[in-house]
Amino acid sequence: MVHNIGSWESTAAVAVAVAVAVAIFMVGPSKNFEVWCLDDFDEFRQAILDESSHNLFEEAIFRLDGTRLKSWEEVGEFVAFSKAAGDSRAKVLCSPPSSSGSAFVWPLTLPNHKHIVSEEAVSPAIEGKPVELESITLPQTGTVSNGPRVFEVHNFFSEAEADAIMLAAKNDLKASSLARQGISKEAVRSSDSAFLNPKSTVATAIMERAFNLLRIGQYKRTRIENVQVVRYNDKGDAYNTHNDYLSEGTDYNFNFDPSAGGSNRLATILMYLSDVEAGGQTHFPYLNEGVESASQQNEPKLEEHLSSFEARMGADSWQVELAKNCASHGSVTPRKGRAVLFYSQTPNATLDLYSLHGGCPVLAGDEKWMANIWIWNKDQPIYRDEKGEFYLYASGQSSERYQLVNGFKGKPPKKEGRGQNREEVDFVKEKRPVQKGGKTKKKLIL
Ligand SMILES: O=C(O)CCC(=O)C(=O)O
Ligand SMILES: [Fe+2]
Repeated sequence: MVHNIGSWESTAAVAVAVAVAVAIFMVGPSKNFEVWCLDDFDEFRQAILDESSHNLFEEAIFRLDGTRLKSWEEVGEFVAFSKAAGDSRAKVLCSPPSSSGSAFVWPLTLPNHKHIVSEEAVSPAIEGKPVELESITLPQTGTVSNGPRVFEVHNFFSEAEADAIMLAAKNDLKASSLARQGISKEAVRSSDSAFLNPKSTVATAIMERAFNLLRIGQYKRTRIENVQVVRYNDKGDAYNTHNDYLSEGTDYNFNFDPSAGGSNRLATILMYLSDVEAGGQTHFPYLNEGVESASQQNEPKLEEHLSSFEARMGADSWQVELAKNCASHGSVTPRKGRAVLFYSQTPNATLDLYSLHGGCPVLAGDEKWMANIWIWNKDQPIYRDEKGEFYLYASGQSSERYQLVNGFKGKPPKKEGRGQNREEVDFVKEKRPVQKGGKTKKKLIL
């Protein structure tokens, strides 16, 4: 059904729009919306009236280039402007929060269509080139319910920044540990990693850019983890398939369930800092096949590389199984300067099981260098300052009311063996005593 959008150019329509906006603020339960074409504007408006309980203009309506539309007047102006310019793409993105824990999630687009993320959204890393988002997941098959939301982020960072990041991390690399409890790390992950000082020029620029790319409001250090730089050797280092979000029960009573108003990792931005001759992909087992742009399907010596890797590692090793899965489907090829965004939560604030992914072993060439940026839908339970010291916030508090309950100062205790790294926190499930005066006393076990 095609609706006439011309009426949005008139003053009377704007008055109606304001009334609609007020009404929206007051009505029932919400639902996730993807891309809406403003040719269907009446339908769009009616659906919101029927379904939404939120003030969408808080942060949930955007032009396709990522610019926020802050009022119905702005929506009307945008439609009028697009029409006058003969632009048939007068579309908005709409992702109304369905619970207090949810956040804006970029919708998938059709193959080969790129969202140009405006300068307002992201300060361009590469002069003259806009930051663009392109779906790697095909929306037809990789919808909210049956696939991960994976995007390539074009022009997110420059090769000079990649070099600066590797240089900054080089001397701090230590054996990687896991932010999860009860998983034997040798069985799932081997690599070296380090966190960038968040106050360094390169880290600040990248972290703010990452945050802005997600369109989730004002930059907040408490909602983004320090950039983690990872180096995989060419001797079998890899990270078996996992989800980046923290599971329920991995904490000290912190609410990790965003659908119940809690906080967790919302999205990951992967930055590939080096080229890898073969292997080293990021593998998404649930990613639909068919998008070739970022996949390594055509590696000519693949079979050769795989069999020599198998000979070195042993046929029944998890690394070999992973490498085979990586090669056969659903993988993003590392390339210096490439960035990938994927979501660990759906727009409805549920943890997305389909975001499962792994770091594939290098099969040929030198080391693989990459970086992880994790962004949360709300404040994290921990916060690390530029000296690497941890701070804890009272669990379950809203972002406005969080408070530092226990600044963790000094050197944490050393652990045995490969896990000596103190760069990641092992969340420990343990009841913590409640201090008199209502403050929760917590301690990190490192
Ligand atoms: O190395 C990769 O490509 C992925 C790494 C990863 O998933 C992680 O460190 O959480
Ligand atoms: Fe991961």
